[in-house]
Amino acid sequence: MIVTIDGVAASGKSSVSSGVAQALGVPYVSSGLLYRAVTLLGLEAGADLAQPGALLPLLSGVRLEPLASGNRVWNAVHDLTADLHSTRVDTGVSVVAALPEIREWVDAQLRALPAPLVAEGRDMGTNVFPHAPHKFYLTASPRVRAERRARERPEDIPAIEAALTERDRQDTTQSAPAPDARIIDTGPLTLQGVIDTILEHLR
Ligand SMILES: Nc1ncnc2c1ncn2[C@@H]1O[C@H](COP(=O)(O)OP(=O)(O)OP(=O)(O)O)[C@@H](O)[C@H]1O
Ligand SMILES: Nc1ccn([C@@H]2O[C@H](COP(=O)(O)O)[C@@H](O)[C@H]2O)c(=O)n1
Repeated sequence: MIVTIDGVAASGKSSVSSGVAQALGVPYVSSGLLYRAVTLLGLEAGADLAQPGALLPLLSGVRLEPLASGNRVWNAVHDLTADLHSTRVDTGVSVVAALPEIREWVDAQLRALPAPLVAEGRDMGTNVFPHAPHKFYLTASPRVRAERRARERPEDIPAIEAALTERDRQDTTQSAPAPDARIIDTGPLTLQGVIDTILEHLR
């Protein structure tokens, strides 16, 4: 079984997917972490993030370890996970994610993972796992998402909101919900409320 949970930036995909996966006793996969890892390695190498030829050679040791408790991304023996959610990675990741060669590489990593799993991202239900039997798409207003993210990062809410809105714009191409996805506005719901809503649909 594969459950896909897509949605816009900071809509709660990772937190919700982790909760659903733990309730189901299966791993969850955070596809965004792979795009973030490519971006981080590109930044650290001083590479042009718009050049796939400069990025692909950096990826030979990269692998995603999907655990029900949370994903880890390794570059050979180096755990990159702690450095993947930074403002500099947020700023560059959409440039990287726009590259077909990088999307092809990420898609291959994801499809090589064994089911059952919960997969979260932007295009899990449309492109990576189009035949998944259970698809969900999370939304919330930019302001609500910024307020939630502000609890994680010492930045002001208007600045976060502007950055999220810009990332939504840059991600438009790959972020449309699948026609058969259930769309959930998470604004009025608690995190547990979103998890419970999805679990109810899976019963
Ligand atoms: N329904 C909710 N109510 C309150 N807080 C929430 C809700 N959903 C998620 N959060 C909180 O909002 C923040 C962002 O959630 P999360 O990181 O899961 O979003 P995301 O979509 O994975 O973000 P990104 O796209 O940046 O990876 C987290 O602090 C999370 O705990
Ligand atoms: N399936 C996906 C997942 C992510 N992206 C790109 O990666 C960025 C980071 O994703 P997060 O879920 O960690 O925020 C995101 O802004 C997209 O640019 C993607 O294209 N497809």
